[in-house]
Amino acid sequence: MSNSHVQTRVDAANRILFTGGGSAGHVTVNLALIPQFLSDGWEVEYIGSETGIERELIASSLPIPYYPIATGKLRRYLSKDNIKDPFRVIKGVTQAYRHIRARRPDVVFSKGGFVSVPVVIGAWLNRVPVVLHESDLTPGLANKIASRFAVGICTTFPETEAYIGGGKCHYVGPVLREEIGMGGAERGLAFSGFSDGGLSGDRKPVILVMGGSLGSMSINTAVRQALPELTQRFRVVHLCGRGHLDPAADNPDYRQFEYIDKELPDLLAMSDLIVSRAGSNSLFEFLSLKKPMLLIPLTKQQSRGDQLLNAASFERSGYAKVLQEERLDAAQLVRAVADLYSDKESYIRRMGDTPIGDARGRLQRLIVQAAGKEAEG
Ligand SMILES: CC(=O)N[C@H]1[C@@H](OP(=O)(O)OP(=O)(O)OC[C@H]2O[C@@H](n3ccc(=O)[nH]c3=O)[C@H](O)[C@@H]2O)O[C@H](CO)[C@@H](O)[C@@H]1O
Repeated sequence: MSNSHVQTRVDAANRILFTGGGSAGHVTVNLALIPQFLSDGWEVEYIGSETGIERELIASSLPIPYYPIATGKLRRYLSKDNIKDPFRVIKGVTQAYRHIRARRPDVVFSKGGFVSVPVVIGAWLNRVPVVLHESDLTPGLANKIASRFAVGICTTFPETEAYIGGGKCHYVGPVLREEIGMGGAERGLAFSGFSDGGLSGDRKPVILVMGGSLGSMSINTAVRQALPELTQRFRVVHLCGRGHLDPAADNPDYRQFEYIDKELPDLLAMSDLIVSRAGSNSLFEFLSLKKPMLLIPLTKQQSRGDQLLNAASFERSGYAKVLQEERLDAAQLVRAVADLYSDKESYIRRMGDTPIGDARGRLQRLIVQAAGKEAEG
C-alpha cells in the first residue's frame, strides 16, 4: 500500500524547467524560485549554456540536473560571429526541443539572456506553457523575442507593460533571494579581514563596490585611483569581476574579490554604502537592506539603456545618487561618495517607507497557474 502510494506520487510529480543566463542578473530570480519549487515537491531541471556563469551558479548551489545547449549571441551590431551564431541558435533549438519532448515539463520559466530563446521556442513547439520574467524597466532583446511564445510575462517595474503590450504582462515586483536578508555584519567583516574594531562606532565605515556580476573596467580603474583619498575615511571592499584582480592595488583598508557567491549577504550586511552598476536585481537587493547607494549605470552604448532607466527611477524615488559613466573619474567618485555619506540618513529614511512585498510568492503562484496546477490566491 505504502509502495504504491510512493509510486503514484513519483509518477504524478509536477515538473518545471528553468532557463536563463549569460550574466548573474539572468540567474538570480531562478536562484530565488528553485528552492521553493523543490520544497513543494516539484521536479526541477535547468537548461543553460555550456560555458555561461549560470552553469557554475546553479551547480554550486542547487541539487538539480543541468543540461547545456549550444548558444549563439543575439547582437544588434555587426560581428563576424553573426554568421556562425544563427547555426548555433538552430542547434540550440533542436537540443532544447528534443529535451523538452522527452521530459515533458508542465511549464518552462525563463529569466532571459540569449540562452533562453532556443529553450522558449523548443517549449512552444512542444506546446508547453512558458512564463517569462523581466528584471529591468525595459525588456531585453531575448525577452522581446521570447514574449511572442509565452503565456505570461512577469515584470519588476509596473512601467514595463508599456514596452511589451499584448495583454500578457503581470506586475509582480522585485523577486529577491531569501538569503539576501540573512547576512551577518560580523561575518562580513571577518570574511574581509576587517574584524578589528568589530561593529563599534569608531571603525571606519565600509563601502562595497560592485561593478555588476561581470565587473566593470571603468569603475575598477576609478576606485583604485581614488583609494588614497577614499581610504582616509572608509574601508573599501571591491567585487571587481573575474580576471580583474590587481595585485598592485595594495592598501590596508582595501580588499578585492573577483566574484562572491555565498558570502554576499554578509558583505551587504557589513556595508555602510554601496557603489554599483545599476542592474535591477542588485538595486532591489540594496533597497531591501536600506543601503545608501551611488549608481554608475551602463551607458546606451554599453547596454541598451536599461540601467540608465533603472538608475533614474531609483534617483527619482530618492533611494540613490547617480554618477554618469561619462563623468566618472577618481575625483568625481570621491566627491559623490562624500556627498552620499553626508546625506546617508535621508536616503535610509526614504528607503524605509518602501514595502518590498512578496513578489517571489506572487511569481510562483502565476507559474503554477500557467502549468495548469492549482494555486491559491
Ligand atoms: C552587462 C549586462 O548585461 N548587465 C545586465 C545584467 O547585469 P548583472 O548581471 O550585473 O545584473 P544584476 O545587478 O541585476 O544582478 C547581479 C546579481 O549578481 C549578484 N552578485 C553580483 C556580484 C557578486 O560578486 N556576487 C553576486 O552574487 C548580485 O547580488 C545580483 O543578485 O542583468 C541585469 C538584470 O537584467 C541588467 O540590468 C544589466 O544591464
